[in-house]
Amino acid sequence: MSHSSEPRPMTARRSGALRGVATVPGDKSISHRALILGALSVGETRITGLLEGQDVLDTAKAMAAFGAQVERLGTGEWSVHGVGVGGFSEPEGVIDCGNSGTGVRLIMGAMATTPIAATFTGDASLSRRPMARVTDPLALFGAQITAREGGRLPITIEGVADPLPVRYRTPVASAQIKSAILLAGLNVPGETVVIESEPTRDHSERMLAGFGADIRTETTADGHVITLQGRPELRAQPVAVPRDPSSAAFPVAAALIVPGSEIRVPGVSRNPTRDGLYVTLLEMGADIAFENPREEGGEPVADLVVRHGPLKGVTVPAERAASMIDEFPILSVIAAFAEGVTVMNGVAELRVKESDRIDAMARGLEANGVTVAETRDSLTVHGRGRVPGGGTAVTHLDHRIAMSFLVLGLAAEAPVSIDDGAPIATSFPDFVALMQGLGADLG
Ligand SMILES: O=C(O)C1=C[C@@H](OP(=O)(O)O)[C@@H](O)[C@H](O)C1
Ligand SMILES: C=C(OP(=O)(O)O)C(=O)O
Repeated sequence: MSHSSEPRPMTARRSGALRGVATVPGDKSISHRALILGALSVGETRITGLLEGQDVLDTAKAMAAFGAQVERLGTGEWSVHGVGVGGFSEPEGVIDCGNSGTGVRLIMGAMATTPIAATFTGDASLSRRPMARVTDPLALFGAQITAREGGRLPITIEGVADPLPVRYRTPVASAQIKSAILLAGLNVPGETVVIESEPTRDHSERMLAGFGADIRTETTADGHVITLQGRPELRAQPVAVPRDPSSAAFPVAAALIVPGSEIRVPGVSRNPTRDGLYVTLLEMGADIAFENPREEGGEPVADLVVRHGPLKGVTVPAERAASMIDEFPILSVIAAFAEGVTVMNGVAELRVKESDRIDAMARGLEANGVTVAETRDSLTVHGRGRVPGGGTAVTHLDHRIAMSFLVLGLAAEAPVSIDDGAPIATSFPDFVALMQGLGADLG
């Protein structure tokens, strides 16, 4: 579904201490992968804790269009009867991935080595995002690609019947590129190899191993080398989706900046490839405890206890960027309430997300009285411990920009507005209710 809904202007106001339990939704990355691997397996995959955000619902619909039997059994509880590796059938209509980069890029990979054709579209935001980073390696397998100018959607892929194995070094740190290649490699005889200079989120590797694929990762002088043996029989598995650290970041940030707050956020994934924000917050002096560390659904998780307190500016090294790539918008809000300068390095990829997130955050922070500086691949925020507020941020169909500015408004001196909160439903449909439940004044 593309975003045809009307823009929804929203406002957040200075709030009293936030208290309570913030039960955030299932991890978006893992939810997409559970549906896709379920669809490529033999047997029934039962998923619990699936994120029912629009991005993931679009992937569920796409898996049904490729021939899997996908059924919602209850809240977050889904069943997927897969068709097996190489078993996708040609979809009748266009595959509309809405706002989701993960959805479209992973699904293009998953079908490119099966001899069927499919056309992919998305909303205005997704249609601006670069796709050649995925279609170029898919062409190396032998798939035929037709894209709009600049390698943009809509894209038609004619999958290849006799694919060649591929060894590919990713040009930018991207789990979506890596995952698209690995999913394509499933239906290829021999080894598919992806080499990345910086490790990126490893949910695909973990889940492929869990479904029975032969996949190994080595750290060599050449980088991080992932090798997949093609044509495995993937066996359906139960998947318990852990809670999303990227969604948890919003109530965590709110508790850190609203005086007197103390909240608990249970069962959040602490996968080291996703943990960069939490590492950074501890360096800033944040009061966060990680209680009951345990394993759930093949991922390390913990219960977070977060308390308001003073924060100081820090420099975030470029090597950490991949492990917190979706958290820079909310980190820049937290940084505005810290004392001192926060520099975020190596963040050029933010310019090709749902919006140009460096530009969107810089303009919105300026509109609310915060001093910022940007380069092509860095963002600097001058923290003064307080934020005047009173401005309106333009969100450009970007859920994380929308949520970040609403959190800003909870501790700013004057209310903060956003032009459109509708895209929040792509990743965190219950965001407003959850935040109001903690005592936040927003809506
Ligand atoms: O693989 C994934 O699930 C994701 C990878 C990241 O994108 P890139 O691979 O483009 O960095 C991230 O920004 C996105 O939200 C989810
Ligand atoms: C970048 C994001 O998602 P995607 O690339 O899947 O659209 C995100 O959720 O912040």
